[in-house]
Amino acid sequence: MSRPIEYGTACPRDGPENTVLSMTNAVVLDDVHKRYRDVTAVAGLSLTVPEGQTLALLGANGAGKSTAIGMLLGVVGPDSGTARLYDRDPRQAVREGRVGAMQQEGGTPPRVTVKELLTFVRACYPGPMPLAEVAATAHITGLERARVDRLSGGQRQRVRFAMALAGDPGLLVLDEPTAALDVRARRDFWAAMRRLTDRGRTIVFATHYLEEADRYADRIVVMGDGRIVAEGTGAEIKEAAALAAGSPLEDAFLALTSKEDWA
Ligand SMILES: Nc1ncnc2c1ncn2[C@@H]1O[C@H](COP(=O)(O)OP(=O)(O)OP(=O)(O)O)[C@@H](O)[C@H]1O
Repeated sequence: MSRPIEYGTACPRDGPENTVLSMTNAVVLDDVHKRYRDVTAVAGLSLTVPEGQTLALLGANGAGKSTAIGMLLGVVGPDSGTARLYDRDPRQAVREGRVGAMQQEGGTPPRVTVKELLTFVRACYPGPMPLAEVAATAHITGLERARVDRLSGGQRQRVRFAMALAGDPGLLVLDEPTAALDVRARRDFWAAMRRLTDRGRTIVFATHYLEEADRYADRIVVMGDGRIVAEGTGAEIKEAAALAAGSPLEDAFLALTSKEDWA
């Protein structure tokens, strides 16, 4: 099965040739459901992300964010409903190199250097980002000769970000991309993201850092029990939670995600 751009996965160049795009939605999830035995992970989620938008997925642990991300990347099959990326099956969009992904459990291979790894990943794409630009964007310049398995957790996370960038994809899907990053690395990361969005890239990211969602996302989707409980800008989310505009998003998040009846 084709997977997003992570270690040990299919090479996107193996897929069909790219064709010219004319539509404007990078992501469409239409009423997707997913159950794992007796656990409902996603319960009727519909989501459209136009090209160029930065969308943040918020939700408590277990709300269904990673499952939703898995479905939009084609690595989790929905029980019902459909997922489309660029009006294609997600696996096809991944094969075509339109998508760069950082999933929560993404690994990195042992015994290779950062440069070897990125050279391999870049070779999988028809129009990869120049290596120096990947390194600069992911803030790993100077680490190219280091062995990936000897990096710190935060450095490895930046290398995984570099892998997601390597194909210069139109859509980046990032599950908790700043989880292991220190304060400076997090700031650098968001500066890089800004440059990418300025170039028209579409970004979907899940996070527990509410201030990141508030500051960097065009639109925020708050999930609870596998469904959307609120969506809009940070200000609209606060309004939905009946809070003043100056209130921290955290207050709105807690109010919205503690409701017993999401309907
Ligand atoms: N492979 C799986 N097998 C069984 N249950 C699963 C599996 N993946 C997810 N779940 C369950 O589905 C629900 C949603 O999980 P998911 O990982 O999508 O949530 P999340 O919002 O990403 O959580 P977190 O913020 O903790 O990463 C949880 O109850 C989880 O235990």
